[in-house]
Amino acid sequence: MVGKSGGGGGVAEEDGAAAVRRWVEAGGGRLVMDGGLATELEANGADLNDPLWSAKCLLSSPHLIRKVHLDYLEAGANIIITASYQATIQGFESKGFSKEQSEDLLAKSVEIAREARDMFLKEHSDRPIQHPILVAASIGSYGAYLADGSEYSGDYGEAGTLEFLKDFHKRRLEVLAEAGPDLIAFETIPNKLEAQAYVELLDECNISIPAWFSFNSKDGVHIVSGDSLIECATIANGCSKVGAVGINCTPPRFIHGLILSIRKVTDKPILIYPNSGERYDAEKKEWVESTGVSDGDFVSYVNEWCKDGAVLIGGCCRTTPNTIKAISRSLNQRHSSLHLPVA
Ligand code: MET
Ligand SMILES: [Zn+2]
Repeated sequence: MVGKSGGGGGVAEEDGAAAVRRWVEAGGGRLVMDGGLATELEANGADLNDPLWSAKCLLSSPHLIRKVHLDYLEAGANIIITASYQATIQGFESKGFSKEQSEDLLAKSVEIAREARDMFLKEHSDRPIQHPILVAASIGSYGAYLADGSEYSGDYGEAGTLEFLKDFHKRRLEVLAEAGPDLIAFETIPNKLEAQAYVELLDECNISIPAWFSFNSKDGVHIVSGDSLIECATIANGCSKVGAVGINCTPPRFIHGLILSIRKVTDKPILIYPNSGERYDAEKKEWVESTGVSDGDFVSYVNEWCKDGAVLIGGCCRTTPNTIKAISRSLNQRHSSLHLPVA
């Protein structure tokens, strides 16, 4: 059995969705996720122009990763996502690291997040804070590793076979699970085949940690490859280890319809962490500004997403601790207004 039970309690044989529901309940019915990690690393001065993207900081500035995790916790996040999105054994090896060193770097991403959680809990031991606080180990797609924009097209050409993708992700998944996160976050999944590869790996590697599957869309109906979201969510729904299904790194205006599609095929908890609505130009490797929504606008969607049934809510690229602060405030208000005594 790969994986230890984490800070949220033992989940050895528990169904993934049951574990997530238990955490959601402990959080009062909703959990706040963090915002863009890479975005905030850059805001703190990191240069991420590298195939490793945010994972470059595992080499150059781990203290910065810890700081950003702490900033998101201070902003009210219940869940912090590790800097392993674009960290792969293959990526580290191509920089000259040995297999063992590469595996250590992957594990380090989880250790840094766990350290940040411990520091935060210690710092606030004398006053009430949000609970639970969970570490999610990020796994980005094969396209994210390629760093050629295919994470936003899902087009892997010849390499796009099930066996290839399983082989690509297997050891990485095992190493991250062994490092003791509370959750495995399969993020920005661009196509159906990769979702299928993840489901098979979770079973074959006997992973005991709940996972979430999060897809991205650029038209509000399909995921980015053109595959049907309904089919992808059905694949996730078929795996007992999947604790939550949702959407990330997608403009806020598409989220309402996407939640309704997911809801048609699963009762698992739904998670939503959109980007700011700006568009990523894969050729220039930059976000095209001026098309995004403000933090205030972003938050005005939160109520709607809650009504639609989302229970885990945060932000992805171009969102910041301020966005998370605003989400957290809005969810708390919502929570207390739902519990107002009837006059
Ligand atoms: C392209 S989506 C990136 C998700 C990742 N958790 C990050 O914010 O760095
Ligand atoms: Zn993103």
